[in-house]
Amino acid sequence: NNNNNGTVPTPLTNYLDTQYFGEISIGSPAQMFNVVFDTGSANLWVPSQSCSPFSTACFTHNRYDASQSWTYVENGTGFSIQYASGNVRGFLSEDVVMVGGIPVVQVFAEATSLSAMPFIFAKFDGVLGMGYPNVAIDGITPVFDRIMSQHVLKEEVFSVYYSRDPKHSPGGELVLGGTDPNYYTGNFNYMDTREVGKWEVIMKGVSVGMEMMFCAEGCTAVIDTGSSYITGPASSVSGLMKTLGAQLDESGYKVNCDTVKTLPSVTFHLGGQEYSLSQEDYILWQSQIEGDVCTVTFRGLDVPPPTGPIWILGANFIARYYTEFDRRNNRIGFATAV
Ligand SMILES: COCCCC[C@@](O)(c1ccccc1-c1ccccc1)[C@@H]1CCCN(C(=O)[C@H]2C[C@@H](N)[C@@H](O)C2)C1
Repeated sequence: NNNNNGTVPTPLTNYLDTQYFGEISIGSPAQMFNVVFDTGSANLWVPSQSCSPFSTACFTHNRYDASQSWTYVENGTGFSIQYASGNVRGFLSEDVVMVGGIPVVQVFAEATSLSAMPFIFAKFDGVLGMGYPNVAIDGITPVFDRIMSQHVLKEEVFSVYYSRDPKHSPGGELVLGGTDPNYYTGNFNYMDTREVGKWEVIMKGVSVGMEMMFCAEGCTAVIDTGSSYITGPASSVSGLMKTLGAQLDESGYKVNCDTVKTLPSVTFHLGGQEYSLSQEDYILWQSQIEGDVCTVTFRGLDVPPPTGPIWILGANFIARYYTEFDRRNNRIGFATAV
């Protein structure tokens, strides 16, 4: 819907509080795809009609068929992207991409091979990177940059709301060009990005309860809409988990659900403000047949220097703090989500 106030909303789906994605179309006539809007990367890819029959993850998702689109332009340059876990390989194509009703002629990747892990668990088809151009593979101009150059947005910002329980509707909302006051209260607190070109800020510490326990000398925090959890250096996270009495098993850190209400808040010191997560923000409570399972939504992840060591604040942080990504001023704003 091209409402004329220069802000464009896209409703998001929330799958189990761990996967948030929204619908875009590619091609003429429109071929629909669900994509994660990911501030931690800057390329658009979707599965390709020509993906290999051995790629199970490709076959269980919507696939782009260039032969059915009269606005398709061939490119053919190779493409590959590596995530913390999982990789995607394919080739570049160009076609009309519609995001929130805004059309852009976009170079994107047709994925011909998707690693089974983790993409067989993906409820979405592809990824639409909302990062800066300098992190885009093959030097491709990202979608949001193509939209900004059309001068249709009220402000050169985008904002993200992630709901906290899957039954809530909508599961979330991406706004291009502004913010949605329906999903936050109070004022925004802004902080400059650590360097122009990455959606990351300088963090001044991580406290557990009242005690500053990590990052006391300062560290980097990536604000990442494409991450399900919060990650930190493995040694810090294991120290944090010990404080919480959490045990690591094959699918993450678990606590006894009976102890959840006694757990301390975890506070992130960003831009002169303290952003606390209480136990209901960072515990994923799943009622299963063999009893309730309480997972702590923090993961250890050691990112090698020079990028790391870093903390990544993902969906469970954004669900508590409505986030505005400001490309005009290279800053990030947080407000309390409703
Ligand atoms: C909020 O919604 C998040 C979507 C889920 C992300 C994710 O949990 C996932 C789960 C199941 C299937 C696929 C993917 C997934 C995999 C790759 C890209 C996008 C989604 C990712 C699992 C691997 C680690 N991780 C990232 O590196 C992420 C980090 C991020 N910046 C991306 O670039 C890759 C998160």
